Amino acid sequence: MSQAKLSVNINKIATLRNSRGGNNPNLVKTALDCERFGAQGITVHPRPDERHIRYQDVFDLKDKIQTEFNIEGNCEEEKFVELVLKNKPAQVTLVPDVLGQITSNHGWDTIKHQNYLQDIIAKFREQNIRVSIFVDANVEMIEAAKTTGTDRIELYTEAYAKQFENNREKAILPYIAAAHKANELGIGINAGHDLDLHNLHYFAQNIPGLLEVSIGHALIVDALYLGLENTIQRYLYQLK
Ligand SMILES: CC(=O)[C@@H](O)[C@H](O)COP(=O)(O)O
Ligand SMILES: NCC(=O)COP(=O)(O)O
Repeated sequence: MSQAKLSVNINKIATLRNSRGGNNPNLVKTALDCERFGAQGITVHPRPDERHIRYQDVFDLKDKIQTEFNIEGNCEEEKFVELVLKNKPAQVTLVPDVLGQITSNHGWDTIKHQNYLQDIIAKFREQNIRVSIFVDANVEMIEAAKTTGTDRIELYTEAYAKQFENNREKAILPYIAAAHKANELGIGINAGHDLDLHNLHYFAQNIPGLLEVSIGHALIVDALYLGLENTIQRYLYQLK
């Protein structure tokens, strides 16, 4: 039985909206519908090129969302830091993306960037914003995450997802080790990237202390075939 909450990442709803230049689908309406369908949080990842989530979307969503609002992004972008401090979401997830990446593809080096992370995390926590930092399932990175002052880590799950079909027992091992270390250190555990209806249940059942999964791409693709309400219910069922 997992206790993990489902935060729906609506980046790809914004991708569809932007593709025609209008406001269809309406992002705020879709976010509220996701909550009505059972989502326990909404995640957005505004990138500097605003390819999907725009900075204005964050302001439009902030006062309408009834569940937890999680803003992901690269805190090395001053505009992102200002956006988060102005909107004070329940959680900010710090992701070390570089410009032009097609998607997020690595976690923080919490050893190399220890001092930087300590400072930026303190800036958000001073405003009572819960901080999560995106990390690979690497025990050394989890150990160094402790002294950054972060509330949570988000385990980057692409490697797990890629290996799941061929060897789930092997794929999960680094994540179990990372989770045990995080629990030992008193760091909360989130997870995300490429989780889907096939690999989510096994992950959630094997990661002790998992608090939240943020899922976007696969969930929105599934919704094209299954409908958004049915899809969200199916993802929630995988977390039971
Ligand atoms: C950090 C992460 O893995 C995802 O949250 C990210 O938001 C995906 O970004 P795209 O939707 O731009 O691929
Ligand atoms: N932090 C992961 C997230 O928000 C969504 O990632 P994905 O499901 O779109 O790969």
